[in-house]
Amino acid sequence: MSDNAVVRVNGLNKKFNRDLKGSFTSGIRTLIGGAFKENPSKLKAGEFWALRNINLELRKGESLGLVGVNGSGKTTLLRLIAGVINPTSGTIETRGKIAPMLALGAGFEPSLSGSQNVYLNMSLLGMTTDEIRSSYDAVVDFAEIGESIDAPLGTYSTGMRMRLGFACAVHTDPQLLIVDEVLAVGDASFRVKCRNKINDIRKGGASLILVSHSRLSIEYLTDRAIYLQKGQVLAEGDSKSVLDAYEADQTRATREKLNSRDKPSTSATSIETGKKITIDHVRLLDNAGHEIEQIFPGEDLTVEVAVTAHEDLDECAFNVMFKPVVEPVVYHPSSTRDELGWVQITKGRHTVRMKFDPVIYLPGLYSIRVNISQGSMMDILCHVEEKSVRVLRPEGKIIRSHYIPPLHIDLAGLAVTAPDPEDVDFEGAEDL
Ligand SMILES: Nc1ncnc2c1ncn2[C@@H]1O[C@H](COP(=O)(O)OP(=O)(O)OP(=O)(O)O)[C@@H](O)[C@H]1O
Repeated sequence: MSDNAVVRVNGLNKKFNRDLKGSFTSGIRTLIGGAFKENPSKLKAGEFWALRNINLELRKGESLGLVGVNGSGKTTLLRLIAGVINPTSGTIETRGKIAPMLALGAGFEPSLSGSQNVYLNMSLLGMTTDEIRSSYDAVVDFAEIGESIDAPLGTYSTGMRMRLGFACAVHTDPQLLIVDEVLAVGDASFRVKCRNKINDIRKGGASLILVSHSRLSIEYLTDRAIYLQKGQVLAEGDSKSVLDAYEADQTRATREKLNSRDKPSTSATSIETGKKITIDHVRLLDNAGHEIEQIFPGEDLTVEVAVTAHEDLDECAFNVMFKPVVEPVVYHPSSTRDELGWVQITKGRHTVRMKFDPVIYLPGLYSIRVNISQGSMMDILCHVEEKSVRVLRPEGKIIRSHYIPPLHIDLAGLAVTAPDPEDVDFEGAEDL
């Protein structure tokens, strides 16, 4: 391992067994090593590769982000580096103390007091009794446990246990922080305290490996990132380009999923009540009438709906639903409620355009549903869900609001310089 390396992973493979019994047996085999002389590169029934041929090196002071969809192997990699589980094959070398923030407080003993658990936990993390004694007050103070520190840990709430676990981990003078996802430790102010503590440790020269589904956390807190897919490294490099690759894949996957569902051109797949009207196509247009797939917040978006009515229809409405791919519906405009009243659709072909002015979404991927309803009970005559639009994040901006109001700020003559991303204050902006 090179002089300033903190972690070096070489040809790492990890297999698991899908069924519980097999998982237990292979766990025992891994623990007792080569006694069974099984071939580690072969998969037996029920086994699968959670990680395949992983190589990485992390140097002192560097921070690495891990991204990938659920089940891609991020946590497994963290647990292997933290030494919680053993690899099937390959090597992991680490240098210095590691503060693993994975299952916080998982190693606590419920029958012992909080205080006794501090000694137990910190000694497992590599601290001597003298070192623990000298940082004990700081740990208890940080965890905000108060007098309960002398009560049995079994009486603590989950939040208290996690706070104590976090406090122990960060007071071990670690050279490497291993942080899994959201630090859902306590309330918002405690989370801010945790994040600031992590930043302090990093400023002291420690390295960081972070798993997060938050683009902001990865982009701003890590120098490099690895994109894992089905246990393999799909992309590696500076965090921004890795995130772009990851998000592009997600967009593609979502679009394919949407397209494989309701095909608007074949009325057979759209939901219809009777055969009164068919949606021929839905297109998303910019102000120049060009078909688009992505916009920036604040830009206009027109949803064009072409229909063929098979008879005259009255009391109709064109409804659009913008649905963030991971959130509930946030915006649900309708020609009836928002503007015009009932629409009379005469038999024949029509192309209706609905322009939303301006689009006020958070950056992210949205699916767009269109339906045509009839009457005050809003019977759905025809329904499609086929389009997705990506709202882009303007370079260098943090956007937390659905509406982006213009900023009027009087700096009273103060000078302005471009911020270093590392100096951006995340307080209250994003959970790590
Ligand atoms: N002890 C285990 N036994 C069997 N399978 C496991 C075990 N631990 C993890 N897995 C499986 O290994 C794969 C990788 O899991 P892992 O938790 O590393 O993914 P992840 O990328 O961290 O996912 P998430 O984003 O949901 O946390 C998953 O299919 C998971 O079900």
